[in-house]
Amino acid sequence: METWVPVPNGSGFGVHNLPYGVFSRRGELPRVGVAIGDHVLDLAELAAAGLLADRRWFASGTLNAFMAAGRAVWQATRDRLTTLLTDAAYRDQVEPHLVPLSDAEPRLPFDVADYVDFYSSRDHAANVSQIFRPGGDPLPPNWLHLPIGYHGRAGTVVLSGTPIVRPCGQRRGDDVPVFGPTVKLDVEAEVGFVVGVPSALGRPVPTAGFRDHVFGFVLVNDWSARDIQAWEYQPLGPFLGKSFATSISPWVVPVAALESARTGPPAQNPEPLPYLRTDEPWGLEMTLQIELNGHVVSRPPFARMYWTAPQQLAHATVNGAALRTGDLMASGTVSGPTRHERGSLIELTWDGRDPLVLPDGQRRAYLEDGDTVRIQATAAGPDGAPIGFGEVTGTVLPVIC
Ligand SMILES: O=C(O)/C=C/C(=O)CC(=O)CC(=O)O
Ligand SMILES: [Ca+2]
Ligand SMILES: [Mg+2]
Repeated sequence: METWVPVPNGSGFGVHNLPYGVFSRRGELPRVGVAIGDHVLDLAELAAAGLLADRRWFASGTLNAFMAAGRAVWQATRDRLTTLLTDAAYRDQVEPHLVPLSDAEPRLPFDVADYVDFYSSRDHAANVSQIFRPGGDPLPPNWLHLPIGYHGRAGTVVLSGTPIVRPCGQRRGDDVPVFGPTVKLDVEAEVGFVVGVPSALGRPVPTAGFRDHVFGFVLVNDWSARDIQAWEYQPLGPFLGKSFATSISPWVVPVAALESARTGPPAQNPEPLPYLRTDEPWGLEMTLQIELNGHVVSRPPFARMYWTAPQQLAHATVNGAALRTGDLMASGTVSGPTRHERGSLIELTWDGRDPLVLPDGQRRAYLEDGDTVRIQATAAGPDGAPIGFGEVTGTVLPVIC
């Protein structure tokens, strides 16, 4: 399957991907688009020109209406876009609606309803347990029985590129707590899924319902202030140490684009309860990459995640909690077994005891003001074609408390 749109070699935005986003051009209202190569296809214009069956979804500053429309609409739209972008007979009609990515200002792609963050990498959980609770068990006693998660703050989920102001808060002191800017500002490289179709209160969504409810995946950076977190988190979990900002990538990769990336997750032992069992493998062959000030510091492997997205969805609703369009559920920090596969600085530097030395000689335990973090990811597509997730970036700004 080839597209007539010029797609640069190695681009993750080939015709097998077709991720959705919201963008605006100077002086124009935001609208929905699909990334292809170095361009974004303006779906609002395409629909207005009569080239898409339905005009309702795309002249909008958010993907929410389209995400709520459901799987049949998602699939029909994807099929139609594939035809328009691969059949040269449509080129003259479609080409005028391609906007260079450099002229398209990305917007937050959807209105975030609730934000949940899981803790599903066994390597990450074991590392953080050792650092936060030395001498304790490598995993909490519930960890192998359920995907642990916490509810985060939907209102502070921000678009990639949004500057991150260093948060202030309390941290442990010698006699009394200290108040001031965090001295342990960290990142967490994660992959999140977003709910399209809501569910009814009191009706759990089974693992097999994943494709009916979930629209797609984004990259997530769950910024974390480790000193604030360590002082506040027991017994109710993270609060202000993580709620100041969570960044997401602009492009939502559809579930349908990830079929070739699906792979068997690690064996689950003990066998999970029936509501957490899946008929299909939902690990994803996908590698993340973390850059600090332009230097690659880690390549976390997503295929090692112990709990998969359908299990997370089923767990989050097993008590009857309803889903809403725009619910964002993040995987938890993605880490692998070796140092260069760890998804956070607390692990990469072992809480600062073993700082990173960047190729330019700079040393980092945690983030300093002015530092820029960039997370990217690529999943396996059909015939080896890369399925790109774009990037999620952020630069740290100073604060005076
Ligand atoms: O084990 C802890 O006390 C803390 C763990 C985390 O900070 C990780 C978290 O936010 C969930 C995740 O990203 O895996
Ligand atoms: Ca996290
Ligand atoms: Mg966060």
